[in-house]
Amino acid sequence: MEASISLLGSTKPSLSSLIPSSNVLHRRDFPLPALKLKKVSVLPRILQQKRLIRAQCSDGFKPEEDDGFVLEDVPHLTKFLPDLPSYPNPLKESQAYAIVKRTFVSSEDVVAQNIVVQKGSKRGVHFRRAGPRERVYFRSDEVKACIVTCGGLCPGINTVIREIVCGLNNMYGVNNILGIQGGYRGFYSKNTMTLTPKVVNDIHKRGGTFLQTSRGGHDTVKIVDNIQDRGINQVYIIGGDGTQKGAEKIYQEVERRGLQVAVSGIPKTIDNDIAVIDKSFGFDTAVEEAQRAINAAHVEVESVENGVGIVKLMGRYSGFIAMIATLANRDVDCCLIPESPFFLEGKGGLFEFIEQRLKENRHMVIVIAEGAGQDYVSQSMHVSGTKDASGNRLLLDVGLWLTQQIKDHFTNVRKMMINMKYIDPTYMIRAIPSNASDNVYCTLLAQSAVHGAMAGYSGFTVGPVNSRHAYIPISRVTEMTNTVKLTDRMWARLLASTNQPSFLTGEGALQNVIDMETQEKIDNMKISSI
Ligand SMILES: Nc1ncnc2c1ncn2[C@@H]1O[C@H](COP(=O)(O)OP(=O)(O)O)[C@@H](O)[C@H]1O
Ligand SMILES: O=P(O)(O)OC[C@H]1O[C@](O)(COP(=O)(O)O)[C@@H](O)[C@@H]1O
Ligand SMILES: [Mg+2]
Repeated sequence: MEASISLLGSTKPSLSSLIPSSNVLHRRDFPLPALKLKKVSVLPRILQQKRLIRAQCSDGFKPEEDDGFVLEDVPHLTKFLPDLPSYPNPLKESQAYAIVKRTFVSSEDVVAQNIVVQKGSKRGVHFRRAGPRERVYFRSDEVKACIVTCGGLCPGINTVIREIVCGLNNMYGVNNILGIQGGYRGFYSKNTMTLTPKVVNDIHKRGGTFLQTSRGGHDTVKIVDNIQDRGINQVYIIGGDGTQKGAEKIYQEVERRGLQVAVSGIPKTIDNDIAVIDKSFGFDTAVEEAQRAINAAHVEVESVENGVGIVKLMGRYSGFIAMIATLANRDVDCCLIPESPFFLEGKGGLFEFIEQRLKENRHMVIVIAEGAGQDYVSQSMHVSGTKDASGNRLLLDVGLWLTQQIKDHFTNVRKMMINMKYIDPTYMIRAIPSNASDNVYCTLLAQSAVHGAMAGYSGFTVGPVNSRHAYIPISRVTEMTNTVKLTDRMWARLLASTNQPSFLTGEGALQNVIDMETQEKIDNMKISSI
């Protein structure tokens, strides 16, 4: 079978050659189940091979000839511990799964990264489908798990903590679970707490993180020493892009030391800036909460003469919250995000647009992401940015700055009376408990992480790819930041909805066009500076 597949291998460069990952598997490396063959001996050789490849596999997986299929696989503990024993999955006996048609995810089940395809296009990149596996690589009574939360807050963190604890306990009978307090530094500078289903029972109803969090303090060697000293063999790490980079380093050190430790990352970010996954948990909750601030701004400015409301929302490098909150609301006249440079003065600028909207409606609402216009602000305030303990750029208050600029322009230059209302709900939108749909999403993430760790995968992140939960190599989610693509349809939909200027034409636009062209370079610089 192997030989036939290689014979049909394409001579064209495969997609995998473009992907800098050591875990990329080609079709020929991907273990296929035995094929059932019928009467092929009389066919010409090439037809025989095609028939062979297209034959129906025992579990329904239909391999085709080399069609550009790439599996970006996650590491498995047997990669460096080849003799690790495995056991039947205890879920076999589980009441919960008793009548489920297919309790276990087949090793052949994969999730496609790209589901919009053309006839004849290559199949492209796939990830392993998340879920329970037939064999596990830990005996329940041997598991010593720990959970840590790092970085900024986000609605739903407590739900993920709760469901990891309950998932380990209810599905796999694990009783030994530790909470690492205060982020990465908690591994080596704080005591742990014991987590049981009882302890975490109602934490999903609260915002924040039950385990506390921090920025900075990642010391790989100290952390892995501590994991080793405590006999921890499953590590669940909840956090954003910075945290996932730290998780990858922990995994690499674990592998270097040859430890039987499953490292599982659960992506968390209010900014939705993590690549590959559809959306990060808590994002919908935050967008919903942002509506309250936008509505308040609208009520305020509608009730006065020439009211201009500004609402500042989170989004350091990515304007997703501002964009989706604007699209959802309909009372927003203009949305400003980090990815789309804007300018104030002259034709096509923000001042001109504000004046036009005030003439038409006598009020307007601007939503601005905190990371928008930062270069503008630092230039005019003559201050250069500093960084937080994790190396993230500390932002200047663009909302306050913009409020002042608009006030000055209309009062001093245009001699118009305007009523400014500035609302800054930034922390309010991330400090709340998650809504119903985010709670369900968090539950799925937690259970997928538990199944993956029990199955012996390590150095992986879980998350939905085209709505199907998948195991993604950690390095794959950290190599790029997810940003709003101005060339995609969603931003065009927003522009069509608000009818705001795109800031790509007019007197101040030249720089913006250049900025767009260099956006990719800038994004890369941002990534390497974190
Ligand atoms: N490149 C990195 N390598 C290792 N650890 C990192 C890296 N970047 C950030 N971290 C650690 O991850 C944790 C959270 O990072 P931070 O950027 O603050 O939040 P987030 O993970 O939400 O993006 C911090 O403890 C920080 O030290
Ligand atoms: O909590 P801090 O340190 O004030 O950070 C605020 C920043 O955290 C964020 O919520 C993002 O945090 P993460 O990088 O941890 O996901 C940004 O939107 C915001 O700029
Ligand atoms: Mg981050």
